[in-house]
Amino acid sequence: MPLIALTGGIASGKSTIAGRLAEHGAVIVDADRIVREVQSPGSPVLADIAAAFGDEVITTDGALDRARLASLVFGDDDAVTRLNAIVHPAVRAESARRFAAALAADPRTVVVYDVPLLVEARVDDPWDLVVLAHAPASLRLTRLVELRGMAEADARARIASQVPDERRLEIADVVVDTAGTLAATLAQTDDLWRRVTATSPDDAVGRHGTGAQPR
Ligand SMILES: CC(C)(COP(=O)(O)OP(=O)(O)OC[C@H]1O[C@@H](n2cnc3c(N)ncnc32)[C@H](O)[C@@H]1O)[C@@H](O)C(=O)NCCC(=O)NCCS
Ligand SMILES: Nc1ncnc2c1ncn2[C@@H]1O[C@H](COP(=O)(O)OP(=O)(O)OP(=O)(O)O)[C@@H](O)[C@H]1O
Repeated sequence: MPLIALTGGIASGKSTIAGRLAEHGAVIVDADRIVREVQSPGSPVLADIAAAFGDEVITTDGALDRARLASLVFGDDDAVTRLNAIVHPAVRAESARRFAAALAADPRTVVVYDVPLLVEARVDDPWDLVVLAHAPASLRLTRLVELRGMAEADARARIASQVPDERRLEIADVVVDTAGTLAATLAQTDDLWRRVTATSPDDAVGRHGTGAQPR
């Protein structure tokens, strides 16, 4: 099971790449989705968040008020650190369960972990390949404001709460340039898939010499 980490700053295009890899047959494990699941109403993670940030981050339905919590933490590094310390262990455990389940279902499956905070949280894990969706922060800011309707100050605060682009570039094995057209991103993703599943060592890509082949 090649285990591939797909990372990138907010609005870098990870979902676009993950969607294409899924079309090719990869199993995608989505960290943001796991975050939402471990924060569901009644969960221990949500109770810890309420204890740390106050009951005002819980709606009358008992769910997390995401916008409220986002406005409290982004722009305050200590608060982001405290939130991450509550949420990340549960995300790590659940993602490990999903990797194991994918392996049990098919030992040859290519598993892709779509994880925005790889450098911040999981850079030392034994990935077979680290793929970076890379578009400069200035372009990602424009996308957040123009495509997602985020207030510019909020978009800037969220980008600033993540490591700078250079730190991600330092740890990437493969960089997908997502600053061009969507078609260009998809073409690079198709090429990545071809190399990840290549049987010839000359063509393959991976950390173990023969491409990200099943271990
Ligand atoms: C603060 C919360 C409630 C805001 O929710 P919201 O619906 O606005 O955003 P969502 O969860 O969909 O995340 C969107 C993007 O924001 C960025 N982001 C989210 N959390 C963080 C964080 N702690 N640090 C830096 N960037 C973050 C990521 O790029 C992510 O892809 C939520 O993001 C959260 O609980 N974050 C802490 C958990 C975490 O670290 N998630 C990131 C992936 S593990
Ligand atoms: N060349 C490109 N490659 C990828 N996305 C692009 C490109 N050009 C424009 N976009 C747009 O940029 C946005 C990127 O958002 P996407 O959700 O794919 O990023 P993400 O990295 O998954 O974001 P998040 O960190 O919020 O989960 C999308 O709206 C997408 O349509």
